Amino acid sequence: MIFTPTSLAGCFLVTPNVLGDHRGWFMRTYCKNSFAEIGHQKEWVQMNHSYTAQKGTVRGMHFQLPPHEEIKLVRCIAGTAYDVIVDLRKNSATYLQWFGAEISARNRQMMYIPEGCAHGFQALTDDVELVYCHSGFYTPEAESGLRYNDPKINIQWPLEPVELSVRDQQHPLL
Ligand SMILES: Cc1cn([C@H]2C[C@H](O)[C@@H](COP(=O)(O)OP(=O)(O)O[C@H]3O[C@@H](C)C(=O)[C@@H](O)[C@H]3O)O2)c(=O)[nH]c1=O
Repeated sequence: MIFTPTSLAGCFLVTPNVLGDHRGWFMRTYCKNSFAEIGHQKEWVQMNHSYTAQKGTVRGMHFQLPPHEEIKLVRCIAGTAYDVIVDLRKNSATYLQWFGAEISARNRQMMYIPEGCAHGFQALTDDVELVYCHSGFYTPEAESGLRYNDPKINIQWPLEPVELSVRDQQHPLL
């Protein structure tokens, strides 16, 4: 497993080691020992799976408020997504900066998102499926968000954002 640091401290692109043979391939998507390399200690307590029908759809930017912050590990198992993190950690050198990268069923890269960051993505193809590991339980009263087009962050979405949920259109601006 290769952990590639991103421009945001503690955020990594994770590339699994794909072992192929005549039948196809096999890969490990999480290993407690490997993830110790990046200081990950918490246990995953929830896994989620989302399907996004239409290319251009944006979901985000989501996070849970203290004391319900969570680490997320996101993997794309169908289609291609542009996955985005915004650093909301006030003591971070990259506070309010964003990072984005393509994760896809083809490149098999995963995004590791630490606590204190907002997460979202744009579907770059139709029929995108993401699988998430979460270190915290879903807590509706702690759910919060940042506007996908907040001018103070200025995320450069590859496509015109479409199909946002009502909630995602209404997140407050910074
Ligand atoms: C996130 C979540 C939602 N739900 C419910 C609430 C709602 O009825 C339905 C759909 O929820 P949402 O509209 O929030 O789904 P979605 O916009 O896909 O939310 C996801 O967005 C990406 C960017 C993330 O980072 C995820 O952690 C998650 O917040 O599922 C759960 O039951 N458990 C969960 O963990």
